[in-house]
Amino acid sequence: MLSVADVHLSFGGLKALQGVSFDAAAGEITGIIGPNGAGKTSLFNVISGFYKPNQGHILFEGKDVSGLKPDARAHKGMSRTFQNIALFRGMTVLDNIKLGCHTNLSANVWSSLLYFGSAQREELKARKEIEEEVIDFLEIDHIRKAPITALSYGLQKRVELARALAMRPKLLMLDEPVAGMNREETADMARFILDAQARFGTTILLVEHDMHLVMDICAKVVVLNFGKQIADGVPHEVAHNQNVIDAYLGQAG
Ligand SMILES: Nc1ncnc2c1ncn2[C@@H]1O[C@H](COP(=O)(O)OP(=O)(O)OP(=O)(O)O)[C@@H](O)[C@H]1O
Repeated sequence: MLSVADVHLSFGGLKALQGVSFDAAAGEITGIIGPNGAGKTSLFNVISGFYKPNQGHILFEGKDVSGLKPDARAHKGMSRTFQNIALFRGMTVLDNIKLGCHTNLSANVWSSLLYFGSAQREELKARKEIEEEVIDFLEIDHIRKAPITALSYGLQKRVELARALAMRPKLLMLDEPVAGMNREETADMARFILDAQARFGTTILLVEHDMHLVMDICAKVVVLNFGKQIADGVPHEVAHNQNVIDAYLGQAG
């Protein structure tokens, strides 16, 4: 589904990514972990097209998407959330979700303006169905008219997931979906991520510091440290890998 092939990225003299290569299998959850500053968010930015790598390629469904801008990748089915919530704060929950649907269903604003008559009605109906399905799925019906600013942090993260799912992504990239959440919110989010995978067959890429969550829900884990890929494999293998243990101990000390 997704192949990251020998990706290198530098910021001036700082090598943020040095030869990262892995595959994320269709329908599976792949975790990306590593100590602070390891390069996880930079890698997400390269995969989603916000950063251009100095070297290497991103293949999505067998095609090289390295030359595509973020919105073109989104239209191909690659959708992401951000470490710091990136919702439109002045708008309601429903309006934010509608924006996700828009990305999914029409190529751009101009093409949607060209719709008329039945084509437009079809599109509006399809959008409405997706909106309602996502709202129902994420159990946010009671807050659909609430402005984002009125919501708790945990609920804002859930709405961000709703907006990403409204794009009907084939690949969903979640950047620290449970950061700052309490235990109950974390457990809810874990359930929603697993349900999204099961119900929509979504392939998921997860950057997360919460090691319990990663070990619980990922089929495969890729570990970065100082921009280098130091391990990848099933969670149990990775957790016992000496390089990984050393990297995390190094961070603690
Ligand atoms: N836009 C940028 N300009 C310059 N340096 C950057 C930029 N973005 C990231 N870096 C640097 O690249 C390295 C990797 O950062 P990145 O944010 O990708 O790590 P991370 O693993 O996501 O960290 P964290 O877990 O703390 O979020 C760090 O040394 C960081 O300071």
